[in-house]
Order: sequence, then C-alpha cells, then structure tokens
Amino acid sequence: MADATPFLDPDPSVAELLASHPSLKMDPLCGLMLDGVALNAIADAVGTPCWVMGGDTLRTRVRRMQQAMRDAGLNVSLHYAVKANDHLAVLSLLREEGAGADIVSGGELARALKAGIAPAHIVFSGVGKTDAELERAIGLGIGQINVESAEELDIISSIASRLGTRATITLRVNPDVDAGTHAKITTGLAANKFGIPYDHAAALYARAASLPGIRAVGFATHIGSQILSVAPYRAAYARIADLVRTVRAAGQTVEVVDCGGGLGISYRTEPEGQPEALAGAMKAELGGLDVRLAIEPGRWLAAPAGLLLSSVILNKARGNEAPFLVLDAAMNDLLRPSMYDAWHGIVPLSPHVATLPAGPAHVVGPVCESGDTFARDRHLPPMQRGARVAILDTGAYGAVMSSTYNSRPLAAEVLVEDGTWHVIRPRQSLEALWQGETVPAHLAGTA
Ligand SMILES: Cc1ncc(COP(=O)(O)O)c(C=O)c1O
Ligand SMILES: N[C@@H](CCCC[NH3+])C(=O)O
Repeated sequence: MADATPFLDPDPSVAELLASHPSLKMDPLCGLMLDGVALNAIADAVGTPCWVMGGDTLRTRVRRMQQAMRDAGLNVSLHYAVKANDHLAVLSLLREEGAGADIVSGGELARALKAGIAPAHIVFSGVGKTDAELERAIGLGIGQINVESAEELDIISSIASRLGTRATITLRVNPDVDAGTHAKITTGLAANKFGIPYDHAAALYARAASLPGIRAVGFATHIGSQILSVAPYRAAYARIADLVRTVRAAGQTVEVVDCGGGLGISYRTEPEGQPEALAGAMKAELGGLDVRLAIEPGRWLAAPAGLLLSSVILNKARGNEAPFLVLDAAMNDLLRPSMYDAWHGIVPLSPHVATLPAGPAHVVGPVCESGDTFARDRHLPPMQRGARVAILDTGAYGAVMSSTYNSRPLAAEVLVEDGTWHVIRPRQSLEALWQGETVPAHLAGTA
C-alpha cells in the first residue's frame, strides 16, 4: 500500500497495468473489458460512477487460495472476511465456492445468514462485540467466537450460561509482530487494540477451560492487512505454535488455530502476496501440531476482482501546471486514497485514448475537500469531458467504505459473470438519501 512517501520508480503504464491484471483486456473496438464484458456497455446502461465486480475473477482467486492450502497438504477452512465486500451477491458466490464467513458485527452476521452461510461456518471476530450481538451469535450456535480480551471472555461466559449453552471460542492472541504494512491497518503489535497480549494468553486459556458456558478450542491471530511478505506470518505462527505447545504441556487441549487474513495484492508495482507462500508458512510453523487450521482472507480475494467506473466531468487546465481531471466519482465512493494515500491504477476505457502519449494530471473528485484526490501527478493520456476511466483493485474496501457525504447517492453496483452482467444494486435515488429522516412538526415545511 502507498503511504505519503513519493515512489522512487515510475508509475506503471496502462500497458503494464493491463499486463498485471489478467481479468482486464483492451479490445480494439469495445475498449476495456472485465472478464470478457465491455465496461463501456455497462457504463452506457447504468451510468457512472459504478462499481463492477468480476465474478469469474473472484471464483478463480478463491479456488487458487483453496488449492494452495490443499497442495500444501493442509486441512483449512476458509472464512471470507465479510468486511472487505459485504454485498449479498459476493457472499453468495463465495458460499457457492465453499467459503464460510468471518464477521465483525451483528450486521455482517445478518448478511452472512441472508446469503445462506450456515451459522456453523461463521467466525465472529472484533475487539468490541455488544451483548446483543453476542446473544444472537451464541443463540444461533455460530461456529467460533474469537475472543479479544479477558473482559470479553467473562461476558461470553455469562451470556452463554444464561442461554443454557456453551460458546465455542478461540483466544485471539496479539503476537506483537510487525506486519510491515500501513500503520492504520496493522493489528498485531502490542500497541494495537486487537487481541490478548501474548504473555497473558496461556493463563487466560487455562481460565477459559474452567469457565461455565465456554468451550475453548484454540487460538486465533490476525496481524494486519495488505501484508506482502510471508516473514511476519511465519513469526506470528511460530509464536502461536509455541503457545499451543505450552498449553498442551499444561494439560489443555487445542483443536484449532485460526491464522487470520491480511494477504496483500499488487496495487502498483509491488509483487502480490502468494497464497502458496502463505500455505508454506502455515505448514512450516503449524503443520506438525495436529490442529484444524482456518484463514480469514478478504482483500486478496476481492480487491483485484473489482473496479470503479467513472467519467471525467471536466479537465481543469492550469497553464503549465498539471491539470485537475475532475471525475464523477469521489472520496465518498472510494475512500482509500484519501484515508491511506493509497495508490490505485487508473485506466481509460477507450482503446484510442489509452495509446495517446501520457502527461501528468491530478485526478480528483467533486467533493468539497482537497483530500478528495485519487492521484497526484499521475501520467495519463489526455482526457476530456465524458471520457471514462476504471479505477482498479477496488473490489475490497471500496463500496463497503462508501458514504453519501455531500449528499452524493451511493453508486450503482454490477456483477459480471459468464460473459454477461447484472445490476446488483441500482444507483441510490435522491429520495433514498433522506429515507428514515423525520422533521419535527414545528419545522415541517415542504419536507
Ligand atoms: C480479524 C480479521 N480477519 C480478517 C481480516 C481480513 O483482512 P484482509 O482483507 O486484509 O485479508 C481482517 C481485516 O484486516 C480482520 O480484522
Ligand atoms: N480498510 C482497509 C483495510 C482494513 C482491514 C480491516 N481489518 C483498506 O482499505 O485497506
């Protein structure tokens, strides 16, 4: 992931971005295609901004990850991290591919159930689960709750006891390992709010075994997101393996190790995280322990499968300075560049435009904040009003992080599969912007 530090190497060209995205092709007549479908046809019919998810790519990626685990000889349950893209169509497709769900809220639980994911295939993570969320999850008998503190363990024990049942839990352990990612999305350092301090985990596991309403089955860890090197995974898994041996030596049983998510993708020129390497790290550190393993990938599966279509509203010239290319998408749609200075590829849809000589432009949205900037000094071919672009790798942490800031309706969403496409969420109407709002009688005018 990019941070505010300027890159030393040149930005990848359009041709290089296409080469690193097998789901994309530039057709000489139809322009940019995703999974064999012309994006111009979607934009003509649905308008822009519009999220497009490549279902075939999503399937290819989840199958590759599952295969990597099998090839390593590991028995691994895959729980998709719903937060990455919680659309019901995405959850349903992944359920079809055999994925369960990793959730962090009652809303995500409801979505996973609505998409037909069985409670037994749902894992509940998160540093602050409310009593109501826990009651619902425990009442449903969900597969596993990853407990993040001693306090939460007591709360779960009392809720499960009250419900006359036992909650299946793991302890999420903070291994104090630097994942080498952006500071805002690293989660496995002692300074981060997540998980149980490593040095407290063995004692808390022993206590869990004695608590009513608790069935403690093992440990979980998740050290962050957009992790590109396998070394931090190995370091974290080695610490968890030590913990497993320690508590077993003390007579406790351990059946499960949940290895978390976080595998990164190539947004710019960085080499993508490899599921095969992740499987190798899991095997090397945990393979000999005779435990069931689980993973919680989100971004790696969904991000490269999706893009955001947008149109140029105008090209604001600035003399000899780089112009502002003002798009109809904005930070309310795709927050990542504003929030993390994240770099996303931007590719023109027109095959003619894509081959014109590139020059620097600042790509911005229309929202009233200077931070509403997708790219600065990006080398792009000249584009005028009405030209369309695709902002790449936005299938994860894209639409899910959208808001209606500046009263901008949520963008439409489309799923491409088998050479055809489906609107999976129409563009939000203006009326829907104030749906649920009420105006006290003394203020009522025309509202
Ligand atoms: C507990 C947990 N599991 C899984 C994920 C998924 O992470 P990613 O989308 O980076 O794979 C996250 C988010 O970082 C998380 O907090
Ligand atoms: N929202 C972050 C990822 C957060 C991962 C959540 N645990 C991103 O866009 O990169």
